[in-house]
Amino acid sequence: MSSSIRFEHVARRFPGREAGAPPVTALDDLDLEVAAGELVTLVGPSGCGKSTLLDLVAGLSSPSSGRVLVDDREVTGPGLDRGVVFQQYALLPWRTARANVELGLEANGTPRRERAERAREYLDLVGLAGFERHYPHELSGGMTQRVAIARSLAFDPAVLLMDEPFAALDAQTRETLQDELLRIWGRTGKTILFITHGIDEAVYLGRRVAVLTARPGRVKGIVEVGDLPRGDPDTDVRSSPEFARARHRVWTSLRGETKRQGEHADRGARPVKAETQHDRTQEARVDQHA
Ligand SMILES: Nc1ncnc2c1ncn2[C@@H]1O[C@H](COP(=O)(O)OP(=O)(O)OP(=O)(O)O)[C@@H](O)[C@H]1O
Repeated sequence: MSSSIRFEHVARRFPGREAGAPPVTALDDLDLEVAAGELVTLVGPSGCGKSTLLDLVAGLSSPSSGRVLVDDREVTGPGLDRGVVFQQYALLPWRTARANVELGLEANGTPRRERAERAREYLDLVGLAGFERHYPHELSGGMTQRVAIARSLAFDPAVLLMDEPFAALDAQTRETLQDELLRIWGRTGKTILFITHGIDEAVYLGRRVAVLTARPGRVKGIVEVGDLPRGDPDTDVRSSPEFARARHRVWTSLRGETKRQGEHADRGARPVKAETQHDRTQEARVDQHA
């Protein structure tokens, strides 16, 4: 089971975070279509609204104008037809890997025996057979993220939304999990919308890469990557000319936006990222090290 996703002229505005701060337009007039069963990756400058976009599909927030449709039905709130995997491992530390995977199944009333069977099946799918009884603190970062993926897949969502799920992992683990994800995608045929900061990751995973503009985010263009021999352990796909060409097209498109964002900051506007106390503190730290 998989579903299409469609954004129609979507805008999302937020009130300023601090008293007197101007409102923020995170997304504006954004259009994007993801076909059922497609894996699309999304890249864009920092703060351009990627997470906001994912939250809208997840139903965690609503558009200020426009519509988000999953299988032609407007999203009005969260639902078990959409699974989300975040960068931070949102596992419950007091539950075993299996009990964490069972969470969504408990929520939708799946009987106990079936829950246990499905949890085992999906832990198997993500390569964690034998780790059912381990607690999160007994697992590596990569394994923990595998549990998070198994948990999202266990209730058989039609759409999997992934917000930089591998960003906190070391390079080798990240590459392994990218191949695992492609294998899982091949097996399950889910629709996957995958946000990343990594151009290589975007090109490796996505048949199409959507590049967003600097804030307010809208789709600047789509780079068609097509079928590379991904997931073949004997082929270094990332070194192939086809990969390099696609990578360069994404890089060029993205470079234009990060430059535009930089010029905006140079003209004296507040830097796009510096909107919270936390961000400003981070910036001050960067300045100190400059
Ligand atoms: N709840 C909120 N209230 C006010 N502003 C918000 C809120 N959520 C997001 N924003 C602002 O909207 C803009 C887009 O944020 P978002 O997190 O979607 O960007 P992003 O592209 O995912 O960023 P990054 O690449 O750094 O993860 C940012 O300027 C952010 O500060």
